[in-house]
This record gives sequence, structure tokens and C-alpha cells, in this order.
Amino acid sequence: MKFASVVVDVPSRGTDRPFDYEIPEELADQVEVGCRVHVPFGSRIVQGYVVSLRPQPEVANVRPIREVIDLLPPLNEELVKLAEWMSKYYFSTRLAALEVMIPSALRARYDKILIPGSNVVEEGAYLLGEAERQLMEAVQRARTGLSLKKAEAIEGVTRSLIRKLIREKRLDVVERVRDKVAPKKVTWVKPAESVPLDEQMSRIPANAHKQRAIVQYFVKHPEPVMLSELLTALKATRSSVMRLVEAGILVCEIREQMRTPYHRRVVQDQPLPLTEEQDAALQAIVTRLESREAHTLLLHGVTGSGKTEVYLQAIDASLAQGREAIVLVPEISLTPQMVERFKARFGERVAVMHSGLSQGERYDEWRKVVNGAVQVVIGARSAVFAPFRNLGLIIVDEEHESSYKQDETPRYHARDVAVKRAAHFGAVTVLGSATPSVESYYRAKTGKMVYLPLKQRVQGRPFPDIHIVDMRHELDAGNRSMFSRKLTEALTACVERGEQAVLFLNRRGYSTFVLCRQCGANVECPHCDISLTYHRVNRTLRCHYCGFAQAVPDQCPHCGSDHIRYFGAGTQKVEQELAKRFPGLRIIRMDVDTTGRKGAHEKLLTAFREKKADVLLGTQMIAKGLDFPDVTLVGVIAADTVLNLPDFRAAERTFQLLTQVGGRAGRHARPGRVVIQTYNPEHYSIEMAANYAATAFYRKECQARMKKHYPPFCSLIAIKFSHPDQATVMKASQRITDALKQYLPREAEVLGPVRAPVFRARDRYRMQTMIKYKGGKDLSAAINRARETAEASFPAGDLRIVIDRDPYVLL
Ligand SMILES: Nc1ncnc2c1ncn2[C@@H]1O[C@H](COP(=O)(O)OP(=O)(O)OP(=O)(O)O)[C@@H](O)[C@H]1O
Ligand SMILES: [Zn+2]
Ligand SMILES: [Zn+2]
Repeated sequence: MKFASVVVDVPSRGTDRPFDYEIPEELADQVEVGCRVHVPFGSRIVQGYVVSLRPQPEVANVRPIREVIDLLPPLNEELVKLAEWMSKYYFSTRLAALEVMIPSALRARYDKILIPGSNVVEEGAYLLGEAERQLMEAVQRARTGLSLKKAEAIEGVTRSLIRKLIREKRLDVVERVRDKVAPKKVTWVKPAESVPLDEQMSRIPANAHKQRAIVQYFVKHPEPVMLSELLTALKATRSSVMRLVEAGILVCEIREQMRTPYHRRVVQDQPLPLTEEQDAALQAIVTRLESREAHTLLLHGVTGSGKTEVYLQAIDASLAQGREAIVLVPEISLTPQMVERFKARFGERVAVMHSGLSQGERYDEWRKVVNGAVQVVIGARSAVFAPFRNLGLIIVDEEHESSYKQDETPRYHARDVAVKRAAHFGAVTVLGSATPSVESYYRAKTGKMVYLPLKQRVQGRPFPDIHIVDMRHELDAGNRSMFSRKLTEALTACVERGEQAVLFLNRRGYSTFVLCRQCGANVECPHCDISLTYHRVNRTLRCHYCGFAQAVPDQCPHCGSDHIRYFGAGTQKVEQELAKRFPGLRIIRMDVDTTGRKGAHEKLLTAFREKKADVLLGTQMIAKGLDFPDVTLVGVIAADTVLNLPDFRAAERTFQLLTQVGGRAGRHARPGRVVIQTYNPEHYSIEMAANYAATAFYRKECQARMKKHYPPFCSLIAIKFSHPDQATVMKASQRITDALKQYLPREAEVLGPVRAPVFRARDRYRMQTMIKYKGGKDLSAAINRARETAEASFPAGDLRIVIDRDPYVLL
């Protein structure tokens, strides 16, 4: 092929299409789909991705590719196609979809480089000032041009001086791409091959003891060794080794070294004999693997049922077929313990990818996949793009977690991308959870994917007892604290026995909703069945979805009580109250504030494991994955904080959270106990979680969703608008919404535009429109057309439109 289509790194929607370039003869064997290249674009040189090769260009007179950036292409045909699909499906640019697939270390940074201009005349030199002269000399000297930074380091050189010289064409400026992280290089030493080492000994002076010792060493261990290790082992100096290299006795080799993020030595372990349920699930997966056709299975296993062991043995089966595996885990449960379980089974064949690693570490882990050094990747959301070429299995653990949805462009959902990749490879996708999303559960129950239940805990460990405390009664009894009598009593007893407790508070527990402390009612939208959100600015209650608004009532609309409260309490406040009520109690608080720094998360957990505290108080980051033998009490301080979120998934999330939190207690020898405090004890999500009535919960929730017309019974697309000017964003959003109503098929409901709950953020006003539709039809064309129509009438460029398919977070 003589020509290549390239997606260029010019982030704008106008350039969001491939441009054709000629492949020069000398690059013919390097340019392939998925490689990165430098190409001329306008007057600049930019980076780009080759997305296809073609015999003829679409237009005449195309320019040639300048160079190929990587030795091994970071992407391949499959991933390039996936990016194409993602950009269409999730309404992003092609560039954004391609870039999300590679580690940030590889993403381009442009350096401005100064080179001599066309107007460098020798005679002019004496007319220049001192700083100018020095700068010009430095530029002439630098073979590959002088970086702007270095230029500005010269005394007296300013930006404006540089600009003047460029205008006079004495200097020219080019932009050069710089890769941020280079592989770490290490020197290795080994014997030269020519002559046997013992014969070489005679050539070394008798008094050169160190040199002789080094050669002696290689006589015994002829294999290559890292220079630094050799020097330490023999207490030798670098120069002794270099003498031997100069004499041709030893040779040096520069090798790339991988930074390995997990240094702990892991003890190899063996597959466990499976329980009957585990075995049935594994066999179901293996059968699908052997079929070599794409299948999706839902592994619905209660907490502590041994899902991970099933994953491990399924991966084994995939590897045995010579195929690779990806394991996705939410960021917060990707703990060293979790990683160790995979390393213990698969050792060096595992790479780990998550945001807690440094950029260099992430880059190295990723390169292990590209180089074929590993066959298993365990990682958070973006690990779904691990560039394997022969995938057999993708596991999505805790598949219900909303963190699988990226909330910036491209707004992809890792679960959907996993299924898409599996389709390409004829691979198996296993979605695992103790509390599947309602969407996945419904799909499994209606035969769209295979349902694999694990109903028993391993080794028959009992589930903890769950007590629901009705906080309204606490108020009646004169207890105004945030701790019920039951929780106080349980906590006291737990600490007295020398055991530990986990107290849970939802992160989003700030004053956002209104609740009656007398009857527990919260104020809902009359049209949407969703809690109204309290807006402090103008003291109104608003609906997130349809825009309905009302004034904050002084009295409860249900019971007339005036105990109306804006509900919510931060972890800090809870910590203060705990300390006040239980003097001497040792508390570890885990929330965004205390876990900001790298490694802090792990340090706090280790301290708790080592029993340096009685209570672990935290947000949802402590809700899952944790397994502490001495935790016998779990307290949920306010179950309602999730329930009252203005979100159609509120009941689902409450159920999931309580079930998961409950799963933390009594996983070991000692029986556990859970106390849930709530103002809504009769709400089905709370009651059914307390009774372990998952089947009943999912049925009821599905019925409710069907009635209200929410997923899985329809799909949602949110269109979010923002603009610095209030009137403009209102006009623009209305214009697009009108266009949508005109272009979309009649079955599609278009709701809005409504003000975003936080109407003004970062000095921009925000509106949104929601599209509800029944799957099947592709609405993209109509949506893009509506967007273009409206954008044409608002050319300011300040109008931002975000299209979010299957949104999780609304503005
Ligand atoms: N077949 C088995 N025999 C003995 N022990 C097992 C078996 N399977 C799993 N286990 C052990 O049971 C415990 C719980 O298993 P695991 O962590 O895999 O459960 P899980 O379903 O992932 O739980 P959760 O969803 O609560 O995280 C682990 O300590 C694991 O080693
Ligand atoms: Zn009331
Ligand atoms: Zn509403």
C-alpha cells in the first residue's frame, strides 16, 4: 500500500476525520495500522495515528509521512476499529477514542524548538545585542535545535526578544513531539564470546586482583549479570569492569528495565478444590471458551462465595488455550491483596494497571503486554484496552460499579467495551458481582446472557445478622445524636471484646435533600418519583430530571411536623461526634481527604489490620473488598443518603451498598453483626437488603423501572450544554432540543431542556436534555444533525455540548 489514512492530533471537531498521506519508500516496511507517525499538517508537524492503509488517496497531491514514532505500534487493527466504534457510539472524536487506549506517558507533548531562520547573515551579527548574539550562537551550535526552555535560560533572553528574532526570520520555531517517559535503561555485563575465559586469565596482570576476581566470577557464572549487582557482589569498581571490556574480555549490554510496581515476593499457590456451585460456574465458562464464540455470562455470587477462585481457574483455562485474559476491578478494590491473589497463581505472567502507579510504572506494565511478556492483565477501567492480540477471556468484577463508566470524553463504559472486544475475538466475558446491576440481572434473567448463581458462602460461613434501626424512634425517645442506642450499645460491646468495627457513611452525604425527622418522608417530584434536590441559593426544591421546582416547605407535607432537616453529615463531623461520645476510642478515618496521597489508602488499611484502631470510619471506599478477621460489627450511619439521591438508580445503589457493606462482617471465625440506621426502614431496598432477599428486590426494582420507563426498559442519552452566558445557553439548548424533537423518531422521548442542578459551575451556565428511547434504532445521525444545526447558529465557540450515552452522573 502506498498511502495511509491518519487521524491527526489536532483536537477539534473540524479535523475529526482521517487525512491521507503518502508513505515514502524508506518507511514502507514501518507504517502499519495502529502506529504513530509525524505528518505535516498545515504549516506544522503533528502527531497522528495510522488508521488504515490504501492503494490510492482520496484526494490528489497528498504529502508524505515524515517519520514513524514507535518501534512497535502501540495499537493494532482491532483497537483502531474499536476506537472508530467508540467515537461513534459515545459521540467523541476519533482522536480522543484512540488516545484513551494508550498510556498517558506515550501521549504527545509538544516542545517548541528554535532553529536558525532563513535570514541569518553573518555580517548582521555585530549589530546584535549581547543576549541576541548569545542566543543565536546557542541555536547555531545545537544540532537538533534549541528548546524554548533552554533559550530562555540564557541571560537577557526574553519571550519578546525571541518573537522579534522570529519576525526578522533570524530564528524559526518548530514544534517537536516529546515522549514523556523513556524506558529505564540498565547496563548488563557478560563474557565476550571469542576466547574461553580461563585462557583470558593469563592476559590480566597478576596484581590486578579485582579484575581477576571478576573474571573468576564469570568462569563460574557465565550468564549475563546486571552491572550494579556485580559491583556490589564483588565490591569492585566500575573502572575494573570497564578495563576488562576495553580488553575485549567482557562486553556490556544496555537493556531496558521494567519498573515493577509490586515488589513483595508472592508465594506460589495452587487451584483450590471447588465447591459444587463454583465448579458448575467454571464448567459453564470453560464450555463457552471452548466454543470459541463470544458469550457473556453473569456470575451472581453472594459476598464470600468464592468468585475470585472461579475467575482464577477460568483464566487458567484461557491460558491453556494459548489465549490471554483481562480482569477488570474497580479502582478502590484493586488492593495489593487482590493483586497478590493473581500473582500467586500466575506469577510473572501478570501485569497490573491502575492509576495508583506512577506514569513510568504504568507505561512499563503496558509495554509488557505489547511485547508479549504477560498474558494476564488486572486493572481498573482503562485496562480493558490492554493491547492483547489473542484474547480469550475478559472478567469484569463488581460489574455494577459506576466507576466503570468514564465521566469525561470518551464517555465509555468498560463493560460495554469488554463485550465489544470479546465479540471480535470470539472471547468470553464474565460479569461478576454479589449485587449485579439491574440491567445485567434483567438481561441474564431474560436469557440474553447466561446466569450463574453462587448462593452459598464458602465453607458454610453464616451471613451476619442485620438490624435495622428506625431513627424516627430515636428522635421520639429524645436521642438527637447521629448514633442510635442500638449502635452505641453494639459498638461499646464490640470494643470491650477487643474486636473491631467498620462505620460507613456515604460520601455524598452533604445537605442536598430534605427529610422529615418525624415521619421520614422526603419530598419527591410529582412527575418523576425522584427526590427533589435542595438549592440553597434560592431555597427551592428541584427535580433533576424534568425541571419541576417548588419552595422548601416549612412543614412536612406528610405529617405536618416542623422537624424538617437538610440531611447529610460529613465523615469529619461523624469523627468528632464519635470521639465525644466514646472517649479513648481509636478511630481511623478514610475519605478523600485522608487518602489523597499515594499509598495513604494502603497505609491506613494496614494500620487497621494491625489493630492500631478500634474503628474504621469511611466512605464507600471501605464498602467492598476488605476482609478483616476481627471486624465483627458494621454500622451504616445513614442509609438514606444514597436512597434520596435524585437518581433513578437510588434504590438499586442502596441495596447494593447495604449488601456489600454487610458482606464485610463475620467473614471469619467470629460471627458478625450489622446495624443499619435509617429514616426509611420500610423502603424495599433497605428491607430486602436486610433480609437477603435479592431475588425479590430485583423483581420489584424491574417492575418499578418498567412502570417509570427507565433502563433496562429504555436507553438514555443525556445532552449537556454549557456556556458562560445564561441567556445563550438557554437559547442554544432550546434550539437543539427543538431540532432533536424534529429529527428523532416519534418513539424517542425528549425531556428538557432543564437547568442542571448546579446551574452555574466554573462560571458556566449548564442545561441538559434527556433522550429516552427503546434500543435497536441508531439515533446518532439525528443527534449529530441536531447538534450541527444548532452549533451553526451559535458560532461563538464558547458553547460546549457534551453527549453522554447511558449516563451515570447527571450534571
Ligand atoms: N473452593 C474453595 N475452598 C476453600 N476456600 C475457598 C474456596 N473458594 C474460595 N475460598 C476462600 O473463600 C474466601 C472468599 O472468597 P472470595 O474472596 O473469592 O469471595 P468473593 O465471592 O470474591 O467475595 P466478595 O464478593 O465478598 O469479595 C477467600 O478467602 C477464598 O480463598
Ligand atoms: Zn413528616
Ligand atoms: Zn421531575
